[in-house]
Amino acid sequence: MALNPVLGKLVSKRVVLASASPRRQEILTNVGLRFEVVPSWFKETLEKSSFAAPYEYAIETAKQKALEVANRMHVKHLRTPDVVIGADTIVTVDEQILEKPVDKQDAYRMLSRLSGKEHSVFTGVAIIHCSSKGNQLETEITDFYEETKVKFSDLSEELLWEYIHSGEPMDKAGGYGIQALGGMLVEYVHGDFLNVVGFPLNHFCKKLAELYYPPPKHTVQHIKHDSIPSVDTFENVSDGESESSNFTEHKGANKLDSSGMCPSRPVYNCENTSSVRTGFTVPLGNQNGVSESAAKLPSKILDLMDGFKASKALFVASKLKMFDYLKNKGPLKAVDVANEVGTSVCGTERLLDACVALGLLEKTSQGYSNTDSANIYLTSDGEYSLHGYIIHSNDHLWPLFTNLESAVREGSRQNHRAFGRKAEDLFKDYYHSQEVKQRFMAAMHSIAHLTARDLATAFDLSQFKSTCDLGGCTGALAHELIQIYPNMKVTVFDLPEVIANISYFQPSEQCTAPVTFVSGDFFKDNLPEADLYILSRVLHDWPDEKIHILLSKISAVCKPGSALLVAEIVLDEQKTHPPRAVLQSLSMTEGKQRSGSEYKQLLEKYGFTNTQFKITGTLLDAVLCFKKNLSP
Ligand SMILES: O=c1[nH]cc([C@@H]2O[C@H](COP(=O)(O)OP(=O)(O)OP(=O)(O)O)[C@@H](O)[C@H]2O)c(=O)[nH]1
Repeated sequence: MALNPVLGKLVSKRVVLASASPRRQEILTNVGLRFEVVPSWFKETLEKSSFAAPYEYAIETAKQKALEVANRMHVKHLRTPDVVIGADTIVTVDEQILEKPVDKQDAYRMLSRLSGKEHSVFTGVAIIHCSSKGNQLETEITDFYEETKVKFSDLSEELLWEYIHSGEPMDKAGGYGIQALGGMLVEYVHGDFLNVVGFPLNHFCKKLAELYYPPPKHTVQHIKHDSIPSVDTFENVSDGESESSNFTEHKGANKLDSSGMCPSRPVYNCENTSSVRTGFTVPLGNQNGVSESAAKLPSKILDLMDGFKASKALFVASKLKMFDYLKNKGPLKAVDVANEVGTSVCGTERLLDACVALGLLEKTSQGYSNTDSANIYLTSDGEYSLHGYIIHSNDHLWPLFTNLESAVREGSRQNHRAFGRKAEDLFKDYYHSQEVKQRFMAAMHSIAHLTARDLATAFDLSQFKSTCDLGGCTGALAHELIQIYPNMKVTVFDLPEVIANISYFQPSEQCTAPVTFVSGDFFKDNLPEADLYILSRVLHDWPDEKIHILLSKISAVCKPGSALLVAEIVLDEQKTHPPRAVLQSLSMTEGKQRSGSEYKQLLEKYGFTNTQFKITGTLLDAVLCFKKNLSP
């Protein structure tokens, strides 16, 4: 995404937020960062008077918070994180540092000091890059601070006490939450609002950009330093290459950033013979003679009109394993790719160029090569390979969606039209055809592996000693759970036909306790005992009768206090967002996507209460609920 491109650099790293602050978690989650939360145990007791300036105190505290977590995770032989982020927010007024109030009286003391005055809010941030050399933790620390000025109105004693009794001030620096009721006390804010809330997101992104895209020597004057650069801007700039011809569009146009997202529209700023992008948007018309009105074209609609061509280009390039060849042998010319794959040269060249246009490949004078994202997501052995799901989309979903019109007219699945067989018969193929079974499992594995970290860390699951992932297929989530909770015993329960084919998908090095695989049918057989059951991408696929059988069985084996973790895309209450879920519904399975309140209601029906939601903003959301204690 063009707005938060530098965060894409963290996508393949294990990122830990060393903070218990729900606001910091929310700010970072909202921009799509994938991270685990490990609150720091560092006590905020540094001697304030030993610091020359208040921000130095905030930075040092942030650093100590992050270091404590990095050391603890390293010592505990959890996988050492790649990046640990710590933060500390303080308020200063009249040269005094205010932190979180210890009690209501303290909150009153703070707020009455702030009344009618301007004060400063400083957040110190530490970004620690960790590595493990031998048994030693090595760290590289980057830190910074941000200051925001806030002015309070004159506040009466009565209003202050009313605010304090709301309970809001207690866990907040300076005793107020600007994002909630505390916002009513504020006359003005000068600077970054999110800095006051607890995390200076803009400055953080700039720091990451500095770290991951250090500006090269010759091109710096073209970059607008106070804007967050797009990945393309900095990748292009840091290539340090001047193109030899006077072309207006850089060859890396529309390249995927490493989060796999594509900047919405490439923007270029040409000077002399070099092609250097600025960090801000210039209408296309200003650059290449296209009239201003072109910019007003309904670009979203045009994109949708072409969307199917783009999908199919991705599917075919994946199916022909072009990304695999390019990873191993690239850069390659079209003719070499055609020879490897056994395709026509002209057709291959067109497809490769289309992949460049879509940001999946790069093209230079040496030939075509993969982008970082293609290596990670599109090759069949990539770290977070989606290859299996892409092939499933091509071979299974594409034919179904080709018959969408009939599906909508008839309100039913179109397997008979797409595959010449009824859905039930088709399902039997999974049992009989090894190829189809492997394809389906590869597709499930792709998504499970990609989402495993988010799901495993969506809630603190350390209280559960035994977990059973029902329909857990290849065990991708199970392996992640054991990495994160080394004391947890995890069982995957799935059909015998599935369990018989898992070996290909197991991690090459087993550095944790093994996952146990148990064969069975969760609609018919006894379920293994566990404190926590998981249903990931199961409920949306089945009709109500089947769900009734499954949830009744889980409820019956769950002891009070045991829990059920459901992983699905949770719809908003209007049931129109997010689009992924709504579009998925169009395949007209007998199951359905549900909103948060629908999941809550469904789970309550089977004795699960205290339902908590974690909307991850990524591929799957998490819903955790607990089996009700028996009434006395
Ligand atoms: O307007 C707002 N101002 C401040 C906050 C919240 O206040 C706290 C600041 O405390 P600290 O930096 O020590 O962070 P903790 O919450 O203790 O978490 P750590 O585990 O990171 O130490 C912070 O939560 C801000 O979000 C606010 O919400 N609004």
